[in-house]
Amino acid sequence: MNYYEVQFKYTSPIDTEIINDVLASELGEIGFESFTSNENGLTAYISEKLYDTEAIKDKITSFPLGPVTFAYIEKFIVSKNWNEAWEKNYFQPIRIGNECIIRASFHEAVPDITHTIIIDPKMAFGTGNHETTFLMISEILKLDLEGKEVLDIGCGTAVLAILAAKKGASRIEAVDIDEWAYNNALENIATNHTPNVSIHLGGAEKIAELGRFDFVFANINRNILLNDMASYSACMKPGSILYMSGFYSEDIPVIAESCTNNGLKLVSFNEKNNWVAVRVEKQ
Ligand SMILES: C[S@@+](CC[C@H](N)C(=O)[O-])C[C@H]1O[C@@H](n2cnc3c(N)ncnc32)[C@H](O)[C@@H]1O
Repeated sequence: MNYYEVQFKYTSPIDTEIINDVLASELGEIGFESFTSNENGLTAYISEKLYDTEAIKDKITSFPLGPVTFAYIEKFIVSKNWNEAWEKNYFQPIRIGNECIIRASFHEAVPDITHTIIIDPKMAFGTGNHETTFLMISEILKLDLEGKEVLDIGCGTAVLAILAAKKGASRIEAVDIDEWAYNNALENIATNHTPNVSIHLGGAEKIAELGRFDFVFANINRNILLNDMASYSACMKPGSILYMSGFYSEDIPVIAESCTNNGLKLVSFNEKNNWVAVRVEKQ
């Protein structure tokens, strides 16, 4: 899938960090899926299919904080090129204590780590560099997954599914709507020797074919989670657990309400740099 990289710059007396957070949240609503912020503004990425300049203009003109004057430039990115540059420049090993390390095959091996996950990321999201992946990994490390059935929806690189396999889950189904992610996930499960992870190309419509689960992991974004909550709930066994991430702490009330409407209860959350991961129980 090709992407647009859009660099937003602005002038405002308001703190850059606050503007970047609010802008990322607004852009998330129109399909932007990853962000890099710096003191000059925000760089945001959106798939070619969802790119809509009118929607961007609407978001800028109705921006909820003021006064802010925006300018932006766009760049079309063919996924292969982005992949190479990103791998070389940004992907550093991520270590969570001595329990887990996520690294590429070109990084040096680190001894005495309980779970080593090798991810050669290509375009797919999910290396642990992003807060949401880090939060999800931290939650999964606490779980007893021995013999459990797990769904990873929005699997990206399949990093969460691979960790579930390493922690003893007996059946792991991983689903992603993006073809690049699907192909990359297939490569990563082979590299990590986790044959009990099955990868599927698609969205929420795939879930019903896959049976029922003890644990569901969904790190996507606020709007997709809200839209697909009923499908997640429908595949959960009584007493099973859903972890969701990909949204901000201010989104918790609307996520909690959707959980309640779908027979689920949001019981706790973890936060990193205003991103959250929530734990939800099937009622
Ligand atoms: C934020 S990334 C998470 C990747 C990985 N699970 C992690 O935790 O790092 C979200 C992934 O969800 C996928 N995705 C987006 N919309 C989706 C949908 N409706 N159904 C399934 N996957 C979706 C994207 O292609 C992307 O790979």
